[in-house]
Parts: sequence; structure tokens; C-alpha cells
Amino acid sequence: MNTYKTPYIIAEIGCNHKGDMQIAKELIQMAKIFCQVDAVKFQKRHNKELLTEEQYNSPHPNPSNSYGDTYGAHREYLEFDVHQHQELKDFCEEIGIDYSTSVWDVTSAKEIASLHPKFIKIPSACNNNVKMLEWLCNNYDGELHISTGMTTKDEIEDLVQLFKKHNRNKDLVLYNCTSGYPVPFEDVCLLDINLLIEKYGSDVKHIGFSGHHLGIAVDVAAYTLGANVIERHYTLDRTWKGTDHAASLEPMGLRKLSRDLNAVHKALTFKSQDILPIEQVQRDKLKNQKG
Ligand SMILES: C=C(OP(=O)(O)O)C(=O)O
Repeated sequence: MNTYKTPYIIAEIGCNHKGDMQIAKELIQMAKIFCQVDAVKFQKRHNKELLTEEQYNSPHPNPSNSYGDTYGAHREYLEFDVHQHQELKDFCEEIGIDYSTSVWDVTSAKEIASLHPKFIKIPSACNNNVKMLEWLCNNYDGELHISTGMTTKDEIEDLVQLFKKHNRNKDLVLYNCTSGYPVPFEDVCLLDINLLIEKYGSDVKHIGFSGHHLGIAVDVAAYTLGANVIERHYTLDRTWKGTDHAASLEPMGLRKLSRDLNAVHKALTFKSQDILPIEQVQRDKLKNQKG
């Protein structure tokens, strides 16, 4: 009997489409057909609502990664509007993969909720936006996935209590996350998954893991510890400019991750009988030898 929950794998496209719908659709198609994952995820921001005027008008802190003269212009370049998100969701439905988006401000939350995706994500950076969390709890009835990078244990407790207050904790997926691009292995702190499970496993729908490390071994360990929703950044080319690309998996890496998670899911069982049929053949042959 398999007691482990089936892994649900999310390809985090984020802004790795470079503001280009064709690239976004190519990423979706590869995620479904080649990588065989369950969902793709984007990001939605209203930059003038999210950023201060000063942040909006300042140059990108790392100009070589910038798509505009200011940080605001850079962010706008990478932004799809709600109609484009509708088109991407329709495209996902056509090819049979779940669509989702993380929302970074109240206006984005309202726009994306109007598309009725299966789930909406609240990134680590915005899990303290109580106004947005309250709005989503009251107005959106799908799953709410929340990442907990850059978040204290007390703040996580407050988050879960907010969901309980709204009777929405059973729609909550709580992700372990370290925010960094990429995250060195010693900062992944995977055993915090155990703490989330111990404290909140029975209160929430699932425990997840949002990884920003290199390679795919860590995600398999996260799943084995009990995080069954696994999200990884995903791009067509890790050398494209921007920190997210460098901390992403390319299609071959994501395909291997999907293969490995599904293999480990199958393997995480107890023997259903002392000697399995596959072993009986070997037992008859190898345990009946003379010496
Ligand atoms: C930044 C995001 O997530 P995380 O906090 O999990 O990295 C996101 O989903 O947009």
C-alpha cells in the first residue's frame, strides 16, 4: 500500500518567458509533453501598486540583468496583462496542464482570481500582505499556496491562524522555502519540512517545497520527508539574463525530476508479503544451491 501522497510538480515559469507569449507557450508545451509535470506557474504584479515611486524609478540594482532603464520599466517589460494570462490559461487547458500564478498585490490577486485557476500562490515576499490574504480568503475559493521564505516561525503561525479564522486552512498549501538565487545546499534547511508537518500537517491541505537550489537531489529528499507539492523554477536556457534563469531547471532537468519523484513515490512502500513474487524467482534459484 502506498501511503505517500502522489507528488504534484509545478514548473515555475515566473518571468522566464522574457515578456514573450511565444516563449511562454513553448515553456508550457515542454512542461506538459516533455517534462510531464502537473502545473505551470507564472507571476503577476501591478508594479505601480507594489513598488514605491523611488523603487520604480531607480535603475535595476544589477543593470546587466535589466530589460529597461529603471527597475519599474524592467518589471513592466516582463509583465503579462490579465488578457494574456487568460490566453495562457486557455492554452494550458487545451493541452491538459494546470495553470497558476503567484500574485504580488491586491489588484493582481483580484485579476487572477477572476480567471478561476485551480490554485493561486502567494510568494514569500508577499505573505505579510494581510489585506491581500484576507481578500483571497473571502473571495477566491480555490487552493491557496503560500511560501515561507524570509518568514519567522511566529509569522508562519500568524498566517495559519489567519486561514483558520476564515475557515480556509484546509485549502492551504504551506511551502518550506529558502529565498536565495541560487540557494547553497547548507541553506536549504530541508528538515524544517519536518517542523511544518509536525506543527501544521493536520491543519492544512498539503505541505510543499519551493526550491531554488541547483540540481534535483534535494527535491526528491523534500518529497521523501513529506512535502508532496514540489515547485522548481524552469527555463528554456539557464544562460539567459536574470537571476531566476541561473537558479532554474531546463526541460531535461525538469523531466528527470518528474521521473525521479514518480519513481520514488512508487518505491515508498512496505513489502506486502514476506517474499515478493519478483524475489521468489531468485529465491528458488539462489537459495536452493548445494553449498
Ligand atoms: C517568488 C515566488 O515564490 P517563492 O517565495 O516560493 O520563491 C513566486 O511564487 O512568485
